[in-house]
Amino acid sequence: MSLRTAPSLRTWPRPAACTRLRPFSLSSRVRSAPPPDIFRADKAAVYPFGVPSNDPKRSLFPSLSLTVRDADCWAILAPTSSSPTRAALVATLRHQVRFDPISSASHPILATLPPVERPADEGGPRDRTVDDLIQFVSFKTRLGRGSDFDDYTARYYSIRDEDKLTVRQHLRDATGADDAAVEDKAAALQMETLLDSPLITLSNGQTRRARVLRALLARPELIILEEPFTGLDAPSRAHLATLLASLHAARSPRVLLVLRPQDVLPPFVTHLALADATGDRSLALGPRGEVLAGVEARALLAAGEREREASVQRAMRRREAGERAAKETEGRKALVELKGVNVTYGREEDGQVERRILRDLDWTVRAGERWLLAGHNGSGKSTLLALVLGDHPRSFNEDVTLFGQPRYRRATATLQQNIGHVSPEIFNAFPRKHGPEALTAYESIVTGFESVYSYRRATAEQASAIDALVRQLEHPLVTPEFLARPFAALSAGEQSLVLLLRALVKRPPLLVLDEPFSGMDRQTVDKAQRFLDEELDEDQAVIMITHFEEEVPQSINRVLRLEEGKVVEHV
Ligand SMILES: Nc1ncnc2c1ncn2[C@@H]1O[C@H](COP(=O)(O)OP(=O)(O)OP(=O)(O)O)[C@@H](O)[C@H]1O
Repeated sequence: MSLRTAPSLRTWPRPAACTRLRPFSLSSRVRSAPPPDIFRADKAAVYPFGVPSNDPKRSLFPSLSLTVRDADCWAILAPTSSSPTRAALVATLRHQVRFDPISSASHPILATLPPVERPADEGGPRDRTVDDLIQFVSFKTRLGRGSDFDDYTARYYSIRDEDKLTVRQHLRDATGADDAAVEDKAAALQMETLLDSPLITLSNGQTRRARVLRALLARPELIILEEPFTGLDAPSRAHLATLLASLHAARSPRVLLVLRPQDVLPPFVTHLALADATGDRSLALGPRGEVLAGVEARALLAAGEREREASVQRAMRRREAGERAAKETEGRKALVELKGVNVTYGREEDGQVERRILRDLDWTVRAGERWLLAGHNGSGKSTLLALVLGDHPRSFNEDVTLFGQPRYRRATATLQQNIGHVSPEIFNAFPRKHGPEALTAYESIVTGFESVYSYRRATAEQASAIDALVRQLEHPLVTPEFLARPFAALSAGEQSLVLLLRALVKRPPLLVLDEPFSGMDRQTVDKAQRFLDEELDEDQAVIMITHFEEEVPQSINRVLRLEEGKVVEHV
């Protein structure tokens, strides 16, 4: 069925049925010269670099046969984001492994590509490498940042000279693309109006789109996108899926997706690699229909489907529950009070474009309330949270009251004592040092007591708070060995979990959870949701942002929805 969408036919005069032929079919070669394969492995033993071939137990795949043909759009699907098999397959496709024998795997398309032009003083033209061929956009990819802590609140202040780098300039510097190419690709990703914004002002969803844009501008033959739909709102997800379908159709570039089971499988995916969650590197590979007919795939996708359906019901129930919940918390202490708040950037009188980010916003959050802060990418949610967190200069105005006092009367440190916070910005900014200065998972959680980003020795009381938290979480992953691992060595989902524990550990009156489950596997999301539903104190309030309805815990029963900075739903 998916072959109908195989759009290669426009560029390559090849019958659709060819995509079903075995890769080495002689008859297909004789009939016409098919476009070269992107990747081909024939009974290849795949090893990490440095592991000798006489140690097959340590191989990534003992005998891998896989062909990614020109027309194929593969999706790699694993039950968990941290599946080592999933990571091993991506590394294999990127040739970041050793093949035995060397000739058992190759990227045949490489031999057909023209060399990369370079001036004579840089060595003249050079052959293309796999790195030229494939761009990998990981959820972990950071835009132009180092391994130290970044001040993610900088975007809210008047932008410093060193932070004035615009999206356009960044893209040009990083990829060597000219303005026309930048504008063309930006338009495809609906980012043209953001090109002249400083890079640091982009919202989270906008940043993720910018990563895809940067990878496209490097003009690869294949783009591998890891969990590309995470952090995008539903319309942006649909738009991205359509865009990827047309990019793949035009081979400009071809697309390979790495998806979570809860993601919707786009119709243009023709082939699936179903990886296991454990380390035993079992893979089901083949055309989409065949793999989906298998028991494992059906179970995996059915669970995702059930989850999505249940979440629609939950959203409806939440609307009904909202009014009741508001009555229950009516007389309780107000933790956050915003009255007629506006946030505007750029002043017309200074010749700048004026952008209103929040408009006449009223909102009160009381002790024990559980809020979903909803809205499309760029609608102003993080800006609103920055007011609540006291991170935004506008929070010092009279119209913002936090924990019973105007923000300007509260020291930032006292404010932070009352708030546990996770966000994509913290995820990006959290230090990931290696070597002796590296924080372990445990030490990263300890930093939550003082809301800092550097090592603090845990007091006895803090150590027992962490023990209690880990016990209550009831997650088999979180063992003493796990807690002793360096934060930087954990998978994206594991890092998200550690940062969530960091936010929870001091049991603050207010939890601000901005996309807290990003990158987490289903089991971890379940454990975290159960914790939020059952283990919080009655008086702890929650404000949560997520673009995935199925990630909203059941106990969330209030909704504030923004559209272009205005409140459009308040229940
Ligand atoms: N300093 C700034 N100058 C100009 N525009 C800004 C600045 N900071 C943020 N913006 C813009 O404000 C808008 C709202 O950003 P915000 O991060 O609040 O969105 P969001 O709703 O949290 O989006 P997402 O779901 O993608 O995280 C975005 O269009 C962003 O580009």
